[in-house]
Parts: sequence; structure tokens; C-alpha cells
Amino acid sequence: MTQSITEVFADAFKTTFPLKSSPLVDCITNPVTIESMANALLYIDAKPVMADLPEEFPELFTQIDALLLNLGHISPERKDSLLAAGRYAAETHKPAVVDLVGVAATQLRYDIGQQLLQNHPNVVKGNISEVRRFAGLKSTGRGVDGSQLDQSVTALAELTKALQELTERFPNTTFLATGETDLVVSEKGQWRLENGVPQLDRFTGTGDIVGALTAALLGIGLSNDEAVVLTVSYFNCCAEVAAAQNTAGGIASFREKTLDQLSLLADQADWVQMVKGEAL
Ligand SMILES: Nc1ncnc2c1ncn2[C@@H]1O[C@H](COP(=O)(O)OP(=O)(O)O)[C@@H](O)[C@H]1O
Ligand SMILES: Cc1ncsc1CCOP(=O)(O)O
Ligand SMILES: [Mg+2]
Repeated sequence: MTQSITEVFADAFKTTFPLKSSPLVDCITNPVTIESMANALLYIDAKPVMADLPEEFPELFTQIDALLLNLGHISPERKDSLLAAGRYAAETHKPAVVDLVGVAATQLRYDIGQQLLQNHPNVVKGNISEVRRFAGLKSTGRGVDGSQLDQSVTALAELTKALQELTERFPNTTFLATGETDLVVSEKGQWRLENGVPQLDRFTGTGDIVGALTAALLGIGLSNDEAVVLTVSYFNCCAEVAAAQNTAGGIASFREKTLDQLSLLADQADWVQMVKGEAL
């Protein structure tokens, strides 16, 4: 009998939301969605700081609870900052999330992602197409967006296998590939998450927000797998509630309602009953 996600991660679903403490997350990220990420963290009672100058790291890293490294915008300075922060997080044992934004688009981003992986970060994530490219598989992603073509049953099975092979070399890292179906793979297991609505693919920053919130949950002490599963499930359930409310609105209204739910849904104890997903 296949175990449901809420059975496998029962304790985390019972105790995580609403947060009991306010983890401070340093986000080294892109200018497109930086404000959405900062506010999404505040909406769940976490604390953002968007600091990326390496000279600040020794002092700042004594204060932060987790680090988010987002490849959305690459410049020579940002590349140096991402690589320095990734190394420093490993040296100081600071929980870290790497978001592989655009690695299916350019070799440069792919190479930076691979360098960041060598630090054995807690979580490496991206949309289904970005993670396929990163795992050495053919990807049909365009720009920073995932492609539905990479979501077939065969493609998901192929990616699961490729990520399992990666976890043999990176046993302390959990891999997350997001999309209509989300795939979570670590050395402890493989899980498929099924919440969310198609509209989540139609405003920028949804994956970036998932990366930031995952770092926050690592910052309060959840395991890698728990942080990923709780974040994706919670965020996607917020979107489902928003979509149900948004009968007359467009995508901008849906975005607003989804972000609003981040601060509201945690107070509905029965939100966990919405969660869909299973062990593979
Ligand atoms: N078609 C979809 N149906 C349900 N959920 C989706 C869909 N597309 C994306 N999501 C959800 O939206 C969030 C962002 O995923 P995705 O769009 O793949 O990332 P990115 O913004 O990095 O491309 C994830 O929580 C994912 O589960
Ligand atoms: C459009 C865009 N271009 C560079 S970063 C960015 C935002 C990507 O955000 P997400 O990965 O959450 O869609
Ligand atoms: Mg993304």
C-alpha cells in the first residue's frame, strides 16, 4: 500500500504552520522577483534579508538561519557572490537552497549550478525542465519556464532515476523538480506532490517563492525532505484556495489572493486535508 505524503511527514504537517519562530533567510537572488520573495517570507512570519556582498558574509552568517541562492540574474559580481556564499554556507554548516533558475537556457548557469552542488547544499530545486537539464536529460524548457512536455509519466520516471543516481554522489542533498506534478528525490526516498493549479505557471516568481520558503523551513530545523514537502504543499494549497475565490478575477488577482493565503491558511488547521501526494 503506497503511503500518502501526510502519513510519511505526519509530524511536520502537524507542527510546522503557523511558524513558532521567525527564521532569518539571506536571499541572494534576482531583481525580477526579489520583492515577492521578501514579502512571501514575511507573510509566513519568517524574516528576509537580501544581502549579497561577500565582505558582509562573516558577520551576517552569524545571524542568519538559512541561505537561498537563486540563479535568476547572473553578472560577474552576482556569480562571485553566489559561489562565495555557497562555499561559506558549507564551511559554517548553514542550511542552503540552490534554485537553478535558467540552467536549461545557458551553459553558464548550468556550470554555476554544478559548482554550487559541490558544496552539498541541503536542497537543489528548479522547475521540471531546469532539473532535467541539470540531471543530464533532454529538456524542452524555454528561458526560465518549465515545459509541459517534460511532465509525461515516462519523463517523470526517467527524471526520478537520474536524480536517484545524483543522490548516490550527493547523499545530503534533496532534489526538487516543480511543475504540475512535483518530484522530490533524496537518499531517503522519492515522493510525488499533486497540489496546485495551472495558474501558478502564469505569474513570475512562484518557483522563487518556493525556494525562499523552503530555506525558511530549513532555518527552523526541518529536515531537507520535510522543508521541501511542507513548502510545496502549503504554497500550492494557498493557490488552490485562491483559485476557488478568484472566480471573476484574472491572473493578477489570483496572484494577490495566493500571496494573501500565505498569511491566512496556516490558521485553518484542516488545510492539511487538502494535501495530495504519495511516496513513489
Ligand atoms: N500546472 C501546474 N499545476 C499545479 N501546480 C503548478 C503548475 N505549475 C507550477 N505549479 C506549482 O507552482 C510552483 C512553481 O512551480 P514552477 O512553475 O514549476 O516553477 P518556476 O516558477 O521556477 O518555473 C510549484 O509549487 C509548483 O508545484
Ligand atoms: C523571469 C525571470 N528572469 C530571470 S529571473 C526571473 C524570475 C523567475 O522566477 P520563477 O523561477 O519563480 O518563475
Ligand atoms: Mg524557477
